[in-house]
Amino acid sequence: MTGNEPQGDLCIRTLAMPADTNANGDIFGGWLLSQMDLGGGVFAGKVAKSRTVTVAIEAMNFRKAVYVGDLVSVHANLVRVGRTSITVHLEAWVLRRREQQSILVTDGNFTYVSIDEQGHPQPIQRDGATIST
Ligand SMILES: CCCCCCCCCCCCCCCC(=O)SCCNC(=O)CCNC(=O)[C@H](O)C(C)(C)COP(=O)(O)OP(=O)(O)OC[C@H]1O[C@@H](n2cnc3c(N)ncnc32)[C@H](O)[C@@H]1OP(=O)(O)O
Repeated sequence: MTGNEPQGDLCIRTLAMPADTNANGDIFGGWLLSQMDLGGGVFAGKVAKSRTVTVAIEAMNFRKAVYVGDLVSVHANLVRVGRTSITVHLEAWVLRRREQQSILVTDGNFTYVSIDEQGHPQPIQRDGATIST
């Protein structure tokens, strides 16, 4: 996936603000990770049509720094639908002020589990049919 421009569903877009910085004055990696998690959660919730929780984050890459004023967009591509879980490849891209080209800053695979009201895993339904692997 990681090409020259963003691909997949745009699931969140926000502006990096001074409150999101680390001790170096750049954007804190944890903030970026949380934006990706939120975006992936929205995407997984749409696929599962239920509440979901994050169970794992894998293959996370922090490729470039993010700066205050960068416009951050999180894009999602479906990797796998299991019995109760959904794995999503998430990429965060930024558009910097006075630049025309988006830059890939982070990417990783996030896995979400569809849960019921009690917080227990539940099978994912799609188009009325239970998805199985
Ligand atoms: C119309 C709709 C619009 C929607 C609009 C939505 C808007 C709203 C957006 C909100 C966006 C919030 C995004 C932030 C979301 C949090 O921040 S969630 C908070 C952080 N996460 C947690 O607190 C989860 C804590 N963990 C747990 O509760 C339990 O471990 C879980 C996740 C329920 C799983 O329970 P369990 O008994 O361990 O389940 P188990 O049967 O062993 O495994 C379940 C599945 O997970 C998989 N799994 C388990 N561990 C792993 C692992 N380490 N790696 C990979 N897969 C794993 C299993 O393989 C299995 O998959 P399937 O084969 O069934 O597909």
